[in-house]
Amino acid sequence: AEQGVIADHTQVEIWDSGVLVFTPLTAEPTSDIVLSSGIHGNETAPIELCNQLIRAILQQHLLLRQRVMFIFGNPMAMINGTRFVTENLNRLFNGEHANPNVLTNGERARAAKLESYMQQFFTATGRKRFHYDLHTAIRGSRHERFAVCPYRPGKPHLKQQIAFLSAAGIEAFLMHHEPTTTFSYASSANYQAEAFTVELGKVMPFGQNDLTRLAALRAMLMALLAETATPTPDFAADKQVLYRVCRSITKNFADFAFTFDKDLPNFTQFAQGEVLAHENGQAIVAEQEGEAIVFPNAQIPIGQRAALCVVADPGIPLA
Ligand SMILES: O=C(O)CCC(=O)N[C@@H](CCC(=O)O)C(=O)O
Ligand SMILES: [Zn+2]
Repeated sequence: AEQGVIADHTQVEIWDSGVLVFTPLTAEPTSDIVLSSGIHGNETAPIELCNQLIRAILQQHLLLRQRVMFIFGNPMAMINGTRFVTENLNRLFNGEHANPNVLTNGERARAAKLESYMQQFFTATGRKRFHYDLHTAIRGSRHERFAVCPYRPGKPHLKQQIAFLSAAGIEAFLMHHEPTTTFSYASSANYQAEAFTVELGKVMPFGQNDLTRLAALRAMLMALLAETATPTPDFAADKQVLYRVCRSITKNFADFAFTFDKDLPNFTQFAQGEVLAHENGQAIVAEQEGEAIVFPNAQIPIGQRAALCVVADPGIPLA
């Protein structure tokens, strides 16, 4: 761990490999903001974007007025250029890393540490809390950039956050239907942070991302970090598409296989009754007309989520 100060106005602390905290010293911040990337090591565009933001802070092109923690989630997987080393880090939060029935490994140890850094970071009361967990998707999508909104029973999703992300170029929002063990769910559930998994295009190796496609996001994040007041773009109901997650398909048998090929984009819709996958001699079919599939992945351990099924729902209540 190390710390220092940039020109008397910003404190810099390194809490661990890939965990950096910047605190403005000239004014009392009103927000604590977490920007995480590299939770999956091969999802490089968000890592490059966060690197640009850190460089701008260090070179004093971006003068912080809010406190921010950057997390590069899985450094060993980033070096390997792989989604993970032993296990998917984004299935180990909300305490799952400590499951006594599973042997520990590098990802489980890292998830425990990241949870403790979140706890240390989100200590102040009376400040707003934000967590944007930045990813890219394995396959192409009918909505190039979209956000997963964690399940929040009894609390409506906020127009203000949807408007912020929409101004940042996010085209679609998936409202989750149940608790999960993802990073964004854990910060929403445990720290009441406005938290999202944000998907920013398709996975590419380092150096091959077109970061101009993330210019709007960069501009909104810079405003969030540098302005005294949280940016509040106007909400326009017709600017984004809202989806309700209607179910999660779990892989229960080793022979689980989808019927469509690996290039079928996320958000492709199916007709009711159309066969989506097979396992153990059984067909898994679309339960309703227009059901669309997101994050299909058969190459996962038994018992994990193989896909989310979503339906467009403009009537989702927002506050
Ligand atoms: O494209 C894919 O199949 C996966 C992209 C990705 O890493 N997505 C996240 C979503 C997390 C969430 O549901 O909030 C993940 O699968 O971990
Ligand atoms: Zn990811």
